[in-house]
Amino acid sequence: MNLPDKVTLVEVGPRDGLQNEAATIALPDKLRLIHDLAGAGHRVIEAGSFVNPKWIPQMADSEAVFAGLSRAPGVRYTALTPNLQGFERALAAGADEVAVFGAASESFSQKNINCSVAESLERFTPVMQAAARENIPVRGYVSCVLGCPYEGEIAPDKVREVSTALLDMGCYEVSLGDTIGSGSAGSTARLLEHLLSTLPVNRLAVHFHDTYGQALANILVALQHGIATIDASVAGLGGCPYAKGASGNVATEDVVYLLDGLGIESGIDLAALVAAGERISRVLGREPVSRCARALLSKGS
Ligand SMILES: CC(C)(COP(=O)([O-])OP(=O)([O-])OC[C@H]1O[C@@H](n2cnc3c(N)ncnc32)[C@H](O)[C@@H]1OP(=O)([O-])[O-])[C@@H](O)C(=O)NCCC(=O)NCCSC(=O)C[C@@](C)(O)CC(=O)[O-]
Repeated sequence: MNLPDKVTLVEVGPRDGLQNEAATIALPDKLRLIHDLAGAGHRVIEAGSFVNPKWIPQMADSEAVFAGLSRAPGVRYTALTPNLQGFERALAAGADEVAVFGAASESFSQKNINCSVAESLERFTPVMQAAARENIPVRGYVSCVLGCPYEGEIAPDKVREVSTALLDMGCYEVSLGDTIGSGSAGSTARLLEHLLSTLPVNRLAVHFHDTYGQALANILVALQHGIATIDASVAGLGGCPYAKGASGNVATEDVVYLLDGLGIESGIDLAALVAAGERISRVLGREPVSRCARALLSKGS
């Protein structure tokens, strides 16, 4: 197998993982999670989201999260920014990197960010310009790359069109989001082959949700296609507020176990990660979704 030697994990638990929680999570619990994740070896942590707090109340305290961070050396603390207003908040808060987020589905774009795909790209332009002036790297997300909760199947050409637009406007990387977790090994392979005929592999990342239990299989396919950046959420936290029924992101613990088994370096200490996942799951009053975490915890390790 032609696999990367090393993978960058983008830990999205504190943002994507928590954004959908109905009960307000106390600031110290959010900070503890982020500090635990850095302690487990994460070097990229999505710590918050500067969106309209009326839309995503759980992220309303992102300024306080950034203000409360004890920054670990070498860690990038990142945030979502849907528009210039969000970017200005992220900049003032001290985010190291931001992400704009679009979609390959018109209906999802409308529900999620209240504008069409074309309008979203227009909104991102001033964000890109301001970020370039401030020397802040910008990541791009494309949601619904393997299916949409409103439109069903999404044409790979649409994914390519939006991904290309984001890269052309200056995103250093595009994360391909299987928002509803409906992708399979086959559809992931077909999409990646389509995209990689024109887009460079080192500028693509993958972001799988595990609704249908396919996320690890899809990640293995992505690795086999040379993708070396993977988004994951500790304890499998998450779900998208605008994708009814979508379960959490793939659990970081499960991804690390997969990578360890393949001899691919991730820099993550699995035991410390499991402890981080267990702690935040206790705060949320449930068990970690990660099968790997449950297995290790049941052994008492
Ligand atoms: C994008 C907007 C803001 C447009 O929302 P809008 O209503 O169209 O915005 P607007 O420009 O018309 O402004 C309306 C109001 O929002 C305020 N506003 C406007 N922007 C901001 C801002 N940045 N921060 C704070 N406030 C803001 C603005 O100030 C104004 O306030 P008012 O005058 O009514 O009091 C809105 O739709 C929104 O916040 N959406 C949030 C969507 C979201 O966070 N979704 C979840 C993240 S995406 C995701 O999870 C998928 C991903 C990335 O993980 C990958 C995957 O799995 O697919």
